[in-house]
Amino acid sequence: MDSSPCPLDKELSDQIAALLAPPSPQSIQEYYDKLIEATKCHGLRIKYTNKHGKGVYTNSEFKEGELILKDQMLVAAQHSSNKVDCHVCSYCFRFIGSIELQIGRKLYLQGLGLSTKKECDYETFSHSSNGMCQNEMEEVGHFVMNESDDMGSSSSKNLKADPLPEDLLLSLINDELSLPYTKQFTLPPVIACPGGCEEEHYCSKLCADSDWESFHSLLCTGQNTEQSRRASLFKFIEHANSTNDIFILAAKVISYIILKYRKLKSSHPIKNGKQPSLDKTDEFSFSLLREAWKPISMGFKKRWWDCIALPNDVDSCDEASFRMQIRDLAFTSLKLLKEAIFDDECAPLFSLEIYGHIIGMFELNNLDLVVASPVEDYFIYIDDLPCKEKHHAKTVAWPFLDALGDEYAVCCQGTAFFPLQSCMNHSCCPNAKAFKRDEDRDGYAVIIALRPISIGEEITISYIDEDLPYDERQVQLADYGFRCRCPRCLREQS
Ligand SMILES: C[S@@+](CC[C@H](N)C(=O)[O-])C[C@H]1O[C@@H](n2cnc3c(N)ncnc32)[C@H](O)[C@@H]1O
Repeated sequence: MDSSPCPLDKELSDQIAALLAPPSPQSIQEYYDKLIEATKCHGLRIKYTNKHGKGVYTNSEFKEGELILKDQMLVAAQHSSNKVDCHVCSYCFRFIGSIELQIGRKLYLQGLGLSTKKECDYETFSHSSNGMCQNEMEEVGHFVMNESDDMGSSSSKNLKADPLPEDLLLSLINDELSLPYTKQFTLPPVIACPGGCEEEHYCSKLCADSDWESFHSLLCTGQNTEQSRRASLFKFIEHANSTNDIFILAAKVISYIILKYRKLKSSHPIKNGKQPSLDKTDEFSFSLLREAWKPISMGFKKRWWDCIALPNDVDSCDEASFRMQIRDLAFTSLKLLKEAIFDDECAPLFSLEIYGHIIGMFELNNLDLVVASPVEDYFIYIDDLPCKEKHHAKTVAWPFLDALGDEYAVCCQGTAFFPLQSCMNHSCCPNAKAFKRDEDRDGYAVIIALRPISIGEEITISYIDEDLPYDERQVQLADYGFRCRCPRCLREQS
């Protein structure tokens, strides 16, 4: 591949190499011991081995079906294409407002022509789903419509009724019209973004403040942001939404590191009575940047354009030009982000090399973010009411179900990097899996034991559909850069 088009890659090559150097086994151990202590996951520990790098091991026994881990994301984003369907907290991804708001807002936005796309932009240049899945809704007893489940609405026949009048939808949104039995499904109130943007909403002041301090204060397009920065941010977001919304996640990571760097710097005692130099080559400043970067340094990563799977429709003789296209796309996005939030003291973060590695880290580690919809629960509840109550409730609620059609139950979808779950290695005969239970109504990753697990065993999950035959499994795992040699694969290889 040609040499990098980004001047910072050359100019700051030493600092970039220092940031991308693999952490020592000792610093890995210290970092994860602290993280496990802070998150109180005492049944687990992270161990580094020469065989597969980091892995998650047990300190206690787990029974079949038992919860092994609830992991809070380091960074996550809802897919832009999902934002019409689901109004969720931008920090913890709980549904917010009310059932009326969820239904009214979705139908109103659809009426404005904002479509509900099934395929998300995110997949434009990505693995089939770019990440392991945790959305096995059918298995947790969620309602899946089929003919025998006919609730007497046109939605069960994959039809959508005529649009409802706009003023009716506005009365739902504005809390002037209540649907029957929605009190059983109260949701947290909608809290506005402290910077005044229309994009982000929260379930609590705590989530609003946490998001502001960790990510959003640099990425907010609200009135409080200076005009030229706002314009640049809009350009960056527009580019991400029209190409690949993984760039939004990368921007969140960069914002997180800059904000953490500034916090470290302001809390650091003044050395010898004077502030450390602001020079970007200054060793002290760089040591703080390395500290801020630490959580990202722990994630397994390669450059995005080197590790992205070649799509089926790209011929292998076009592979080099495909990878070059991906690199150019990332560079366009990076230039737009740089216009918006560049910080001279954190300049290495704006090199293409670092940007490519951050996105590559998502490619190899991310888990799908999935949160089930309370709107689905609501309609199931009505359908399960005794005959008399049901008749009355359906008269009011069913026109909305008809208008929603078969998209009435769309869940919140996005992608997230989880610090502990991302240390789990793959097996085609795993002992655990990512699995959202009925009570898991936020963006945490949930890992459940598939069978009894004894002390000292490694926790493994499957990155792919493990029901596939041997050869197909190996093809899919090649996208993650390895050939599986788990006991099942060793048995099945011919
Ligand atoms: C999500 S990370 C898992 C944690 C990783 N071991 C680390 O050190 O950060 C995924 C990467 O781990 C490695 N890996 C996971 N499972 C493996 C396996 N069964 N055999 C070989 N390598 C594996 C591959 O390099 C893969 O791309």
